[in-house]
Amino acid sequence: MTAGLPDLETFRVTADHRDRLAKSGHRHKFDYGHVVVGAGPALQGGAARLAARAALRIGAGLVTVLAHRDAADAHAAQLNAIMLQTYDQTPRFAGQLAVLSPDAICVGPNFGTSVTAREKLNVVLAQSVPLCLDADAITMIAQDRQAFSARASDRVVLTPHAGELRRLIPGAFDRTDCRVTLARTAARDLGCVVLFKGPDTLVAQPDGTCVVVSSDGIPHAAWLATAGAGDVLAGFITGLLARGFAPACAAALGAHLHLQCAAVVGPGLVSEDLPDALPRVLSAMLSEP
Ligand SMILES: NC(=O)C1=CN([C@@H]2O[C@H](COP(=O)(O)OP(=O)(O)OC[C@H]3O[C@@H](n4cnc5c(N)ncnc54)[C@H](OP(=O)(O)O)[C@@H]3O)[C@@H](O)[C@H]2O)[C@@H](O)CC1
Ligand SMILES: Nc1ncnc2c1ncn2[C@@H]1O[C@H](COP(=O)(O)OP(=O)(O)O)[C@@H](O)[C@H]1O
Repeated sequence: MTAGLPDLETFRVTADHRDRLAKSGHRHKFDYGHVVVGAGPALQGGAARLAARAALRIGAGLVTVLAHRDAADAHAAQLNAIMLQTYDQTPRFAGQLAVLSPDAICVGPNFGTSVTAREKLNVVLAQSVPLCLDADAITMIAQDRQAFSARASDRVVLTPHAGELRRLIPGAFDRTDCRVTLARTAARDLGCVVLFKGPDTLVAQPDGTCVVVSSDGIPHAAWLATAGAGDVLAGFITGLLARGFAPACAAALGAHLHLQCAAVVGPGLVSEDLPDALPRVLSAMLSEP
């Protein structure tokens, strides 16, 4: 139980989390899962690349950015270990996704909210693999919430900040300002896992279960208030989903590691630093008895 947040468990890393984060033995990259990050318009691909790098750093075996051909040059100039796949027309997005056969998909960071973005989101929602839906994907879902709820399940993680959560459940914000109630309401109404971002990050499930990942006592956590930090979190979560962590666990563990990365980087942190701080964070965590 957390002071000031009754009826709420605080997330704690367990030996099982550590065992499952470690890489060992004779397994190869395909055993660690393939993440696909859907990218948005040309020249606006930075957020998708941040998510992709985060997914790779957290241990997904392969990560592919799936982008329109118009955006290919900008991505290719900045990606190395991360793979790039393109499509030339929106209807071919589905085919390329099928070829890639991902284990988890991230969509939202600077994805856009155009008609074609909506068509691609619908293709993603029809996939049977775990999904992390952030940013523009949440904005589009808010515009047609009932259609989403009908297709959602607890294999889907939504990662709204307060502005995005208000779009999803505007009526609830009129009734309460209790963040726990808001997170639980969203998870119940939308039928999926909801990670409500903030200094105290809440992870709620449709059955009412809710854990807090608190930044209390984490040095420099406030430096996460910087553009792109949420895109990195979406990548961490998607990488953990591809590695087989259950959605609510992937969300909470991803938020915990995000805070630990902020503590390692410290003042001056920009979002690019977060994935690159993971080796130190994971080394410390995995060497704990
Ligand atoms: N490097 C890149 O390419 C980056 C690209 N990015 C991409 O930009 C796109 C737009 O995303 P976005 O989140 O910046 O804007 P939007 O959806 O309009 O919501 C903002 C409104 O919500 C409200 N608000 C309330 N609480 C809030 C909170 N805690 N954090 C933030 N806002 C909060 C706030 O209202 P206020 O509280 O100020 O009244 C404000 O008016 C999206 O695709 C994203 O991926 C970014 O990720 C940055 C790095
Ligand atoms: N003051 C803070 N203390 C702890 N975490 C914070 C703080 N401000 C922001 N964060 C975290 O940083 C991330 C910001 O995400 P978001 O608002 O979506 O940014 P962006 O859209 O720029 O990527 C979230 O994970 C949030 O929990």
